[in-house]
Amino acid sequence: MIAVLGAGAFGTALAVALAAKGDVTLWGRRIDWQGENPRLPGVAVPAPVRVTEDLDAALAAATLLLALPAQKLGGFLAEHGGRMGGKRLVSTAKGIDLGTLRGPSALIAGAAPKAVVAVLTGPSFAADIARGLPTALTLACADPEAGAALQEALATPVLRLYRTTDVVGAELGGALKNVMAIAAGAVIGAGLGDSARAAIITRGFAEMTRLAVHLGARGETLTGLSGLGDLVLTCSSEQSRNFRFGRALGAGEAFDTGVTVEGAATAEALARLAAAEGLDLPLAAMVARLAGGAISVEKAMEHLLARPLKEE
Ligand SMILES: NC(=O)C1=CN([C@@H]2O[C@H](COP(=O)(O)OP(=O)(O)OC[C@H]3O[C@@H](n4cnc5c(N)ncnc54)[C@H](O)[C@@H]3O)[C@@H](O)[C@H]2O)C=CC1
Ligand SMILES: O=C(CO)COP(=O)(O)O
Repeated sequence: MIAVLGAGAFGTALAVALAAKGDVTLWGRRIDWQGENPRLPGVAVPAPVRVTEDLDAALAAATLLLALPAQKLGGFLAEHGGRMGGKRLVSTAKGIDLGTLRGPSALIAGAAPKAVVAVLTGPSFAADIARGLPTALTLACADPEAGAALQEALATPVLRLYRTTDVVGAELGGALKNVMAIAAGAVIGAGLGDSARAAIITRGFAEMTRLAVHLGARGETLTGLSGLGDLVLTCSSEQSRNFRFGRALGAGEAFDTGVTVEGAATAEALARLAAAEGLDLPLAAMVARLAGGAISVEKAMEHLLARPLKEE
């Protein structure tokens, strides 16, 4: 039995997709909708999805998909992780926790040491998955057998899963691409053009790889779905909340603070991580300052363009 914890856009989309294979429980702390989740408009949640506010009922499942925002995951696990030992826990969060500077897999392992820890990540908008459009994702689990079993359990005919044992690489790709998508959005919002966006994507990818490899990831993981694949999607699609947030910053427009924008807090976490590890992450540093309102897009570009010329 599978339960999805977190009834936001992505949790709901995954529950809808998995309903093609059988019963799924979708748990949310406040379910104030029926039939259609306002965070995922236009998608009817089908009958095999049991929508509930009853966490005990959801925790009866052996496989739990944790579809909470990265900055909420630590608090949730501190409260409930003690009841999740021995389960298969799969995080979909794309971010780095600002309080601990840890990724979702380390947060889970800390709170539920006996659990099998996995990460589901890669290029996929909730609306696309929920509509049954073809999607390819990365399922990362350090234990190859457990990873293969999860791959079987979670794949559907249109949700194609590739597996890896590189959990750190997979989760960092998902976290870091959100930061670069804010930068790409800012460039577009400020009217700096598609060539500048391509520069952000390419140099952003170099920055993502540098940090991830430094933290123990395999370089080739970053060239896969969870790294380059998701970076390209998020930096080039209007569907992305991170891109739209960046575009609003670049255009000097307001942005709805109720929308989940993982890249803003993660940029700040990266700035702290870079300082602690002695790493040069210029784009992440600029996004942290931009998102924090400490610098304008014009000044950020000035700083980036004034950096010493170097080898690619
Ligand atoms: N929306 C998308 O297309 C995709 C999202 N993701 C990732 O999935 C994660 C979740 O994102 P979305 O579902 O899109 O966000 P969302 O903003 O649509 O939903 C977040 C949900 O988490 C719930 N929540 C927050 N704190 C909670 C807590 N302490 N306890 C219980 N529930 C809590 C909120 O009530 C809300 O229902 C993020 O890390 C995101 O990057 C990954 C792939 C695609
Ligand atoms: O992770 C995503 C696509 O893979 C969703 O991106 P946003 O959170 O920017 O909407």
